[in-house]
Amino acid sequence: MAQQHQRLGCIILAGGQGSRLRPLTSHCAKPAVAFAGHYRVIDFVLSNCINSGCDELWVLGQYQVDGLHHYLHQQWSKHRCPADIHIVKTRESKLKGTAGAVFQQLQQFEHSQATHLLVLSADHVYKMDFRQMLDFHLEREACMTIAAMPVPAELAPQFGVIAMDSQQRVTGFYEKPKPHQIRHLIDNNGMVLVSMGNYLFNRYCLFQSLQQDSKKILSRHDFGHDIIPAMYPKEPVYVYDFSSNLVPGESQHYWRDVGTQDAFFQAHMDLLGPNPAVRLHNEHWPLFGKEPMPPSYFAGSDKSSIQDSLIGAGCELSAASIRHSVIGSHCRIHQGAELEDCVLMGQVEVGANSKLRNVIVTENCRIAGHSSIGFNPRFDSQHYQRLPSGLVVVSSGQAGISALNDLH
Ligand SMILES: Nc1ncnc2c1ncn2[C@@H]1O[C@H](COP(=O)(O)OP(=O)(O)O[C@H]2O[C@H](CO)[C@@H](O)[C@H](O)[C@H]2O)[C@@H](O)[C@H]1O
Repeated sequence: MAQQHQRLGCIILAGGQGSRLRPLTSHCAKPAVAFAGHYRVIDFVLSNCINSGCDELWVLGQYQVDGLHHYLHQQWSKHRCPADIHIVKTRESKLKGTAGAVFQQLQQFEHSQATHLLVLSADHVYKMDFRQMLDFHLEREACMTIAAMPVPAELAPQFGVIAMDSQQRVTGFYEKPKPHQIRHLIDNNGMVLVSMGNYLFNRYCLFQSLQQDSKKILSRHDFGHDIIPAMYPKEPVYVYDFSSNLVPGESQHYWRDVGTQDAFFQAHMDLLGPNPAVRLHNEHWPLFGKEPMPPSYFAGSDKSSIQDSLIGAGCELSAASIRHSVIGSHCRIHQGAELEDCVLMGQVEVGANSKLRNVIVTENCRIAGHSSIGFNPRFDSQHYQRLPSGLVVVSSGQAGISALNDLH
């Protein structure tokens, strides 16, 4: 079937509360959390949609939706965004799950001209050309196609695990399975195939399955728990192999759900190094973010040193030592401060002679001079949030940490 007759609409699920990311999500929705200094997490999926030539876009928000709305309205204004973008607030209702959220908006989608609808999560860091997924879907005459990739079997309980036949047609689906349920699906490398939470539907198939699901009393109204298991035994549901997707200018396939603090931190570390797994600069597949900001200033001193790091716009750094870190925009780092393996999320001030290692600092924090964070597990656990992985998360209101707004 020729793709020129098809119109692609994208429904972006941006309503998760992000409780596993707190305190990063205390004041904003998970998709609006700052990422890599200059961006918000939702910029990845939106950039993929724009670069893939999607015709219409709906963002379904629920939690802290005003901030998300403000960001999208300001930064994704019409001249930047060739597709029509609609921001919709889903209501608290009996139909709580992801499928319930889409079902609530069916009337909006009925007015659209889209022949195919993508349902996408807003909190994943990746680059993907959805037109190639549509080609695959059309070739197989699928009703639904699920994007998938292999992950180590021990991570399977966080995902929907897929069984498929030699034609890539789905033959089994286990949402957040117990280990014994998927033992037979572990390959020789100890991997299982999991859903990335990106689904492509024929318009009619999506509408029909959501309508049927809405009438089921015992349904959780969730794509993974209910829609896929009900659909694959009756309809042609196929698996799209993410590793077959070729994004111009990219040589690696990277995808990460940044729904936990450890995953969020690791995704930042993956931005660093001579050949990073995630590249922010790719003119062939641009990542759109905020409008340009003023340049950063590095005060002259032979004691300054910056290695393997990304420094956001509008920062002021004086005689500080920064190694393997991501510094968000408008940060001030004072004389003698030393940072290693850190993520400063934006508008952070680090006082003179402070030492930070393996730390996320949330937006708008001021760290007092001579602080030492990330070196003494007992002290860190008493004063900050310290995760089992050793990562320390610092937010305003903790000992020695004030909000910048309180000072000005
Ligand atoms: N009411 C609502 N309104 C709008 N948006 C909402 C919403 N509730 C949740 N969302 C958003 O929907 C997306 C999916 O969220 P879920 O938390 O339900 O799925 P999860 O990520 O656990 O698993 C899913 O994604 C993983 C991959 O990460 C798959 O393996 C698995 O099968 C699949 O269920 C997220 O972007 C979330 O923010």
